[in-house]
Amino acid sequence: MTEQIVVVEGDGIGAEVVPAAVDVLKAVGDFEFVEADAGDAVKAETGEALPQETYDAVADADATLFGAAGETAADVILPLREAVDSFVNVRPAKAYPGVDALRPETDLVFLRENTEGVYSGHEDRLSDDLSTLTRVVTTSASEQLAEYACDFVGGEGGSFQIAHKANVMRETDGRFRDTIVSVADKRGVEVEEVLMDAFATRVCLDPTQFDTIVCPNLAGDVLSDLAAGLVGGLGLLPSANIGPDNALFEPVHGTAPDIAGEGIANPSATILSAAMLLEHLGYDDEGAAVREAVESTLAEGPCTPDLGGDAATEDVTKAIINKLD
Ligand SMILES: NC(=O)C1=CN([C@@H]2O[C@H](COP(=O)(O)OP(=O)(O)OC[C@H]3O[C@@H](n4cnc5c(N)ncnc54)[C@H](O)[C@@H]3O)[C@@H](O)[C@H]2O)C=CC1
Ligand SMILES: CC(C)CC(=O)C(=O)O
Repeated sequence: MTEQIVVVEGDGIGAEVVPAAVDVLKAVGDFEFVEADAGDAVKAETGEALPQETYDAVADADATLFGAAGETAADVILPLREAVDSFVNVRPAKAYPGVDALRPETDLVFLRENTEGVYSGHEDRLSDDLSTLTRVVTTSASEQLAEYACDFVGGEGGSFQIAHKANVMRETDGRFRDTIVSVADKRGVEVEEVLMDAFATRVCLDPTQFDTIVCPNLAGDVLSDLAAGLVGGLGLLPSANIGPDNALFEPVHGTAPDIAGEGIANPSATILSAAMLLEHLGYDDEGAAVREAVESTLAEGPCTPDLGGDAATEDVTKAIINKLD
């Protein structure tokens, strides 16, 4: 069976890094690619940022590769995460040999709750002076994340950290923390609790104190971007939005309007997202080969300007594909 991969480039550098990752996928497998539109440009043309056909295509696909959306990002990526019933956003943040990093010893994976918290969409303007946001935390979503986290660290005998702020948000982060600790306890997995503000300082000073960090939605978004700063920038961080039967893969970065259209975006984050997609579909050898090709290209060059080089997106992509031949 040929798997169907939906490809949504989106806006800005999405249109540069996603084709690069598709070329890499074509080099290692035989997939059916279905292109779908979303983002600012589609909204300008049609009035809606996320056409129903795109939502349906993503919901029905074997997997999706997404780039980034601009001002409409929340109208696009949040519903698409729901389209794949994603309960976790897996965000590895790793320093690579050859890349100038603030903390070269960094090797972390953030497991971010993916549909709740303050990204639940329940925001209201109640008066000229008052706006509110409802923070949603359910036991069921926290349990799903906790079970995934326990599996991720190898089950009984494993360990992970949880970054929360249950000392202030006693009900919502309290429920999140209590549920995760309770599931981990039943599974024989050790949990170290860290207040998320303290985590931000500690991870900068010594990232080796942490390995797998379970976070509420917004905290996972912010702390993984912080970790990008430790390893050499947003051009390096991939992610996987995992659901029970479907998944969507995307770089952590956005549309990078400051460099969009110049052909110099770092494709590594999106190509590493494609490696996660391959592994998700069961192509473990191909996923590992792509990851190794990216790693050795980062070590040997060429590299894009964000990493101090002068290569184009296309040059880096070609170098990665050459290593796969
Ligand atoms: N998932 C999504 O679709 C996301 C969309 N956005 C959207 O993207 C737009 C820009 O947001 P920003 O805050 O500027 O974040 P951004 O991630 O687009 O850019 C931040 C900085 O990182 C650099 N950068 C990011 N990816 C890079 C890459 N692959 N290669 C080289 N440099 C890279 C950019 O040049 C910029 O200096 C906004 O409209 C925002 O809403 C932001 C984050 C996620
Ligand atoms: C709505 C998104 C743009 C927020 C974000 O940066 C993310 O969730 O990855």
